Amino acid sequence: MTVVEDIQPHQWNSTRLYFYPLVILATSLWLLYRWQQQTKMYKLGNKIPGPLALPIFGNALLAINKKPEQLLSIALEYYAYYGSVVRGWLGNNLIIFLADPNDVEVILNSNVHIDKASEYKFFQPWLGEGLLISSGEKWRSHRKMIAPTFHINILKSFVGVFNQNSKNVVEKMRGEMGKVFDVHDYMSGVTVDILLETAMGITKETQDQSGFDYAMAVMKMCDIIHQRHYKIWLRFDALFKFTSFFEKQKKLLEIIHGLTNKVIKNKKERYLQNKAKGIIPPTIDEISKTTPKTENYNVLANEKTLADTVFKGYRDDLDFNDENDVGEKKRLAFLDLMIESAQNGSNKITDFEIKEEVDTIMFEGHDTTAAGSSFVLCLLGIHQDIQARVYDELYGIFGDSDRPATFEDTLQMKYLERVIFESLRMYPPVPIIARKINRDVKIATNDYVLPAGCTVVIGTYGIHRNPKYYENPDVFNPDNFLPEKTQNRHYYSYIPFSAGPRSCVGRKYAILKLKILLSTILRNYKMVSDITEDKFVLQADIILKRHDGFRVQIEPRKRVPSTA
Ligand code: HEM
Repeated sequence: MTVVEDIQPHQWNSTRLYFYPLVILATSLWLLYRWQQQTKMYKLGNKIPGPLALPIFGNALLAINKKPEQLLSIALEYYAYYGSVVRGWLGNNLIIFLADPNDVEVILNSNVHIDKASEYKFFQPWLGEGLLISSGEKWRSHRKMIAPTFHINILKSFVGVFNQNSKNVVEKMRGEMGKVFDVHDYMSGVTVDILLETAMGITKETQDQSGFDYAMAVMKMCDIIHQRHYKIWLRFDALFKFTSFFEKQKKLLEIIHGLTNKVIKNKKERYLQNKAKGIIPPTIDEISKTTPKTENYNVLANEKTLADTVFKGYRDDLDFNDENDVGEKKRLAFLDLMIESAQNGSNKITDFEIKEEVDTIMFEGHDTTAAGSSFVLCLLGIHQDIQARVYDELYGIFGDSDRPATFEDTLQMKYLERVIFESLRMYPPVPIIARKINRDVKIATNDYVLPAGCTVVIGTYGIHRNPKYYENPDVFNPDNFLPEKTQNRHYYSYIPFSAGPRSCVGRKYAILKLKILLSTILRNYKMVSDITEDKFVLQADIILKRHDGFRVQIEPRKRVPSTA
């Protein structure tokens, strides 16, 4: 006899008597809560200045017929008109744009407002729940595991790979001599190759053309995701599926995941073969033994490095890792650590989660530095006097020799470092950051309260061009990063790598790689540009790019100081 047959008719009646009213009560309470939230959102949101919003659409129609390369200048016009806090409505979603370092500090420095905005969900088919978009305990435990794989000792062991790949790209670029060409293509290729060899530990022999195809596919994917951000109809999966973008995305993901799947498979097979032979992956300490050292290595290695003055205000877990490096530690590079952790169960991570993190590091680690290095090369092509100073510094370190750079050499590239920082100021590869606000938060400007449920967009590009913090902010001037200039500047007025608990884990990796890559190129070529910065057409589609292409020319470098 079934349970249902046991229930008597009067019992059904009494169940109905309680059940339906309870459902109705719960639904009403939920609707009331939503209504209150929305009303509060409207009330608080509309206290903040912003363009007139229409019913239902809000400000969404402003995006109609706009091309990605037009959006940045529109955003800057709004900041200029409304001030450093601007409100927008996308349908009934409230979006607050912040450009004042005091307000930005409230958000980025917090351990509460660390969840990414819902706009990041468009990355999900590509990056899953990798470090960039994950939240809660998953983000915390993965960050704790991944951050130490960018420890300074690990980075030192990558110097040889940075040098070799930089030399390779110099050779590849030789064919462009005398032509105007897009240097970003070369920077994308080399940054993918470097990541594969360093973080992923894939040897040169097992790489192929797929690295370049991967980089091109990533650029196109970013364009699709960006269009989904501001075109309201593309935000709904049900509608998106019927657009041509969906099919394009599918094909691009095949290329992107094709490479990352191959990387993981290759690495895992090697791990298992080695394990069967009793070989465990070499630790970073073992690998470092083969990298060249100079006599004063230890003295310099202990020096405070990588522009502490610039980033002193927002120390993060990377600094903590570097400073608390006591005793012998078994350090593994990123993918070695992931695979070993999954195999021996020391850190709870599944194969699927490894894939999410590999996809994340591959994306964040290459596209940002490809854009960053391309902007530096274009700017030096325009500012010949600054390029001459960079070269003189390099000549002072290397003379006319062709030797590879050591880690200690990079510590002496002080002027090149300022050039990189200034370029990241004027052209931050990640031009905006967005957070979801889960609790009401009061900001410094006018004591505005940002209501729970809204999205906060931090306009790094706008902050970096604020005349209050940078004299002549539209002029490329590496001396903006002289210690005396950075000393008293607001910490949150310079945030190319974000700041606080969710800052970039690859910051030190990026600066070291940029120094070796750029110094190698500049020791071999003189950069020339026939157009000035006012002609750059900027496109802020996730990663800031030149829509007109990173056009430059190269000339052979005469290895003599500029004054000779
Ligand atoms: C010039 C180069 C780079 C710039 C300007 C840059 C900038 C940033 C920014 C602004 C964020 C915060 C993004 C957000 O909150 O939406 C970020 C996060 C991140 N970056 Fe970078 N990045 C660079 C290079 C790298 C490299 C080389 C790697 C790895 C090899 C990397 C890995 C990551 C990861 C994993 C995150 C997410 C961290 C988290 O949420 O905990 N980045 N980066």
